[in-house]
Parts: sequence; structure tokens; C-alpha cells
Amino acid sequence: MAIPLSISWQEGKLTILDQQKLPHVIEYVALETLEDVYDAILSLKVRGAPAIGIAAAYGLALAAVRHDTDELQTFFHLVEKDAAHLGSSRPTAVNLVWALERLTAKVKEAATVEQGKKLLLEEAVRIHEEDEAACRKIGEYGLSLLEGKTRVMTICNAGSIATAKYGTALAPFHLGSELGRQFEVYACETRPVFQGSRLTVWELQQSDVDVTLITDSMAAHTIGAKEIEAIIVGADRIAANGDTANKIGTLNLALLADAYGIPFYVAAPASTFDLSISSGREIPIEERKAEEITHIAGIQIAPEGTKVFNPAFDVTPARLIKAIITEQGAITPGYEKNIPAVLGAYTGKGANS
Ligand SMILES: CSC[C@@H](O)[C@@H](O)C(=O)COP(=O)(O)O
Repeated sequence: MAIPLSISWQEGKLTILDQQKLPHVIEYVALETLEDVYDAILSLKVRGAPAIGIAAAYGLALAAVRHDTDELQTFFHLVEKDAAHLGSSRPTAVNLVWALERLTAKVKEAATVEQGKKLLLEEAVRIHEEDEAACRKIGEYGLSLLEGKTRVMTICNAGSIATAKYGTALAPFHLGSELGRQFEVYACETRPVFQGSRLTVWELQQSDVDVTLITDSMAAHTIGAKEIEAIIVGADRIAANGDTANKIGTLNLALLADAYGIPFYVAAPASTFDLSISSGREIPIEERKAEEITHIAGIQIAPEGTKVFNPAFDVTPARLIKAIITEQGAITPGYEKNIPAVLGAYTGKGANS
């Protein structure tokens, strides 16, 4: 058994694990054009904040290779146009624009178009490698924070396949498995797209982690009945005050953790912080199509024409978060002050504004 990976870059080829088909079909698809990458992000073939950023970075670099011009300013203009297009694929996970901004800044160092194409590819590879290292660190810090705790609940999939490797919220479980430390993980199925049942359960099983599936509506009962000791989730965007957007249903768990008096942890790399916004009120919340709720696996489960509200994310107020676990260490409340103090040389979105 091994920790599954979802993005591979080998010999100039980008391949992703099609997360829409999991867990029944394990299929890797090649993405060759800007539109391939845009569609893969939009359709959730590649998903999870860090993985979206990595895929978009490769997508921008791949598209640049095909631009047929020797004129540097024209090339820069085309790269920026591509970045704007990719950046519009999904609005909430800030890692997407963070990665694209890193590439569009990097390419400006080029003196020729050929050099620009090379710099873009190198930067995409760097983002990919840095994310794996960051997630491993998050796993280590997460393990210390969860010292003495065994029964932990999570939602969505903030795992290896949502990142370069290891994941964020799931990183302590993967590392724990490697080190012989066994957790009992309770995974919420995560309606409407079932990232919990389809992805988290599958991924943790690959890593020999003891995982139990529950429906989202069972969380309150399960925390009491199974004596859950902590909740850990990922993040799509964290504002300067610590307010955190993550998969819809996360806020329910944070409120439950507060009611039960158990710690609620967020795990995320520096690339998920958006210090250009002061609070969660400014985080754009993606609304997805009605069919995600009215249909399950193509079968209609609600009357024809049913009115639907389908926000893909919610925002957990910072006051409910016991700590935010990053690659630089755990950040504790007093977030406005403690986020910059812990992230130090952080160069993410809004950090230098
Ligand atoms: C390490 S992934 C963290 C988050 O991106 C994850 O928890 C999440 O909300 C993913 O949402 P998704 O809509 O599946 O992309």
C-alpha cells in the first residue's frame, strides 16, 4: 500500500488522476493544452486547493510552449491572458491565483521568449516540489498537535490527491501510518460531490489508515457516540484574521467542536493564505450547478425543476479554530499578529502589499 499521487510531470508531460472517476476507476489522463487544464479544474478531475494551483502552473507553462512569437512583450501579454483564463476556472481556492501570479511574475525575468518558456516550466516544477515538502512538514506538526489523540474526524478530501503528496489535514494520518502510529479517522461523506466517501476513504485505505465513513448528518451524534477527540480539516483560503473557507459543511463541524469542547484544527500551506483580505467576508464562495444536488451518479433524486442553492464552500470564523497547522509550524489564536509572525518570509498573495 502506498500514498496515492494525483499529479505527475515527467518528460514534459502532465498527467493527472481523474478524481471524478474514483474510487471505481483509477484512470490517469494526459493534459496537453490550456483548455484541457481549465476543463480538468472546472470539472473537478483535479481538485483540492494546492493541486489546483500546481495543475494550473503546469497548464500555463504548457500553453506558453505553444505560443509562436519571438516578440517578448507579445509573449508576456499572451501568458497573462492565459493566466487570467485559468484563474477564472474556480473562485475560492486562492492557491490557483497564487500559483499563476508566481509564474507571471517569474516570466518577466526573461530576456527572450525561449528563456521565458523555460522559466515558466521551472517555476511550475518548483511549486510542485515545494508543496510536497510543505505537506510533509504539516504532517509532522499535525502529528505533534494530535499527540495522545486517536479518534479524529475530517470532511472533504484534504489529502495526498488534493496536493503534491501527503495532503494537509490527512498528512498526519499518512505519516502516522508510516511511523506505526494508528489513528481512527471518521470521514464525513461530504455531500454533494462526495469527496469524503469517494476520495478520503479510498486514499486512507491505500495508506492502511483505519477509516470509518459517516454521512454528514451523523457528525454530531458520532462525536459523542465515538468519543471523537479532535477535528482536522483543510482550507481553500485563509484571510488575514484567520477566517477560513473550506468545503461546505466545515462550519457545521467547527460549531460542533465548540459545542463538544474538542479542538478544531485547520491544516494548510502558506500558499492558502490570502493576506490581501482582512476577513472571511471577502472570500468569494463558489456556487456550483444544481445537478450536483438534484442528481446522484446521473440519477435524479429531486422533482424536476427543483430550486437549488449549492454553495461549494463555507467560512469558519477564526474564533472557532484552535490552531492553523502550516509548514512553518502551528499558528495559534491572535491570528492577525500570529500569522505573519509564524509565516515569516512568506511571499504569498497579498503578503507584500
Ligand atoms: C488540501 S485540499 C483543501 C481544500 O481544498 C479541500 O478541503 C476542499 O475544500 C476541496 O474542495 P473541492 O471542491 O473538492 O476542490
